[in-house]
Amino acid sequence: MNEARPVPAIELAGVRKSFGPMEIIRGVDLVVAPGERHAVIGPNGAGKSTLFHLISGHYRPDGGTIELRGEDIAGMPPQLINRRGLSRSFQVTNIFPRLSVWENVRCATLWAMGHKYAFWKGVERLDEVRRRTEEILTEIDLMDRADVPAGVLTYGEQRALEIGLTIAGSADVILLDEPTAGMSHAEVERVVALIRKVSENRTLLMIEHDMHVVFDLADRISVLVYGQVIASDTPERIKANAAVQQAYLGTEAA
Ligand SMILES: Nc1ncnc2c1ncn2[C@@H]1O[C@H](COP(=O)(O)OP(=O)(O)OP(=O)(O)O)[C@@H](O)[C@H]1O
Repeated sequence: MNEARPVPAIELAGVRKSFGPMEIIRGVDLVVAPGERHAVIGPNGAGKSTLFHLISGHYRPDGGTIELRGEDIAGMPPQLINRRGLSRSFQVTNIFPRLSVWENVRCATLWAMGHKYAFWKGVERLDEVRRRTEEILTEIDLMDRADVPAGVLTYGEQRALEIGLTIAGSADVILLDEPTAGMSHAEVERVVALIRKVSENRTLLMIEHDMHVVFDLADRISVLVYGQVIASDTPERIKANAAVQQAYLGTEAA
């Protein structure tokens, strides 16, 4: 008899997406277990961002199924998917540069709580927003920068704030799109530590180009090449996989 497997946090089966005549996602199967840190890697143009847009509801798939904790979410609008507990960051920043760090997180918290706590009134609600804003700023280590306009933060701090906005709505499944892109070595270290921390009690799916970060953080890695997952396994097995070497890692290392 099969052992019961926990319901995956995310499960894709046979997902397809074309833009005009170009089929970009060509039958993707992907399973992300609850609590797992899962990285999607692959060459430029493989379809990684498109895959994220499909999971988060920004694109509608042409075929296949996408489930969040066993429930079908394919084609659902992003806000509904978000309310079901999936939140994502974007490569392009979501930060309001003229608002303070505090106000940025407060906006995201208000937006998220507006739905959940619509029945709450006045002061009680504002207290809860303040408490939650403080909690997030503490989690992303930016409490001491709370009053600074977000636009003057260092690049690394802005990416940390970006992660704060992603977790503000208490989603337990988070998608991060290239969270360390364009960072200095010191900034990468800081953000990796932050990602490790925020993913301790959440499921994480991330697109990442920096192989040191991927092999350091991920419990499992899926390799997307030309719109298909050619391997999905532990970091050790991915490293040893000849097809992956040939399709991706070999050329990256060169
Ligand atoms: N909205 C769109 N309309 C038409 N083509 C698109 C659209 N979005 C993506 N593409 C094409 O789909 C392919 C995959 O793009 P995608 O951004 O998903 O790749 P990626 O793996 O995230 O690449 P990178 O690592 O460079 O960010 C590319 O050829 C891109 O030009």
